[in-house]
Amino acid sequence: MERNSGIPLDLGWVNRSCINDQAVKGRVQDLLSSRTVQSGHHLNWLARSIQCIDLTTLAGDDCPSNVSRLCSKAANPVSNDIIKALGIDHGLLTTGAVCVYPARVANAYQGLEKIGANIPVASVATGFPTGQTSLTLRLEEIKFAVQNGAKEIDIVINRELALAQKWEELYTELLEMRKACGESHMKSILAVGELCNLTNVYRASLVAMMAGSDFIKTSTGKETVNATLPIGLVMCRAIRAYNRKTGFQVGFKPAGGIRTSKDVLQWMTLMKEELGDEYLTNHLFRIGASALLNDIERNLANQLTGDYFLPEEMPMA
Ligand SMILES: O=C[C@H](O)COP(=O)(O)O
Repeated sequence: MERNSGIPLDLGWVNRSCINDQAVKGRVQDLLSSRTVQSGHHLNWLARSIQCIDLTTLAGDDCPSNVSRLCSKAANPVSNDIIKALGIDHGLLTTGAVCVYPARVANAYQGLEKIGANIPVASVATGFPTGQTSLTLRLEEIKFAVQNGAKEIDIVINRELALAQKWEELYTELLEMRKACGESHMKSILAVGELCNLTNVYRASLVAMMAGSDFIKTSTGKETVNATLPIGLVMCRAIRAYNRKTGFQVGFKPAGGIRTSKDVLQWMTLMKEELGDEYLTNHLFRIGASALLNDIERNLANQLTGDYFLPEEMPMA
């Protein structure tokens, strides 16, 4: 798949884009009420969702040992019994990536290498979660993460520029970040909960894609409002419009507060209905989550065995 190389900033397109909040709400209600996953397909969808998870730890007390455990979990996300019951070959079901702070990238890279897991390391960067530092430092942080082995960089956009509609400045910053990422893929976090309204979310999505983002991502998980379906719908529509105009397919990553199997099935339904089946694979769809896998594993175990398990009965609980 050809990488999004970006396009010159189309300010006219950005400024004339407006979102009708009521129409967004209506579409989400329609999706939730009439487009649910049939129960016979739950197992398949949940197994597939695991491959789309960016298994994340972003805590102040992260250290080599918990990152190493995270890597093992990413490589072996569910028990062998479940793998066998699903009929999947051992080692084929892994998460989409492991996502950590820049200072932990080397630990994650080495941890995955040690267990022979071919899973990319994603690093947050650019003063995550707020981005409140100089552009020079933000760019340096990207380079540091790339040098340490990160194949994906989750940058945060400068919210001040988006809120003030300074789209040219935002575009220029993002171009520099994309350059600093080099071959590593850039996922641009919009921090939608701080963008004030859905029109800003749409406009920021367009600018991020025009500057060459490989993915657009909703949130850091640290804002008060994180990934919601109406916001996701608006970002998906921006991805669709950008694809129609440029031919580039940009990925989508909802993140923040996604905790349950039910949440995941709703997000996957949104992907399928708005962007098509291709957006149910980890090349174009990721879910940023620190505490979701356990619930998926419990659900799979329940559906395969008929038994209910407590969260603490799952390996990483
Ligand atoms: O990018 C990933 C998010 O930080 C994860 O948020 P979460 O801890 O609410 O799952």
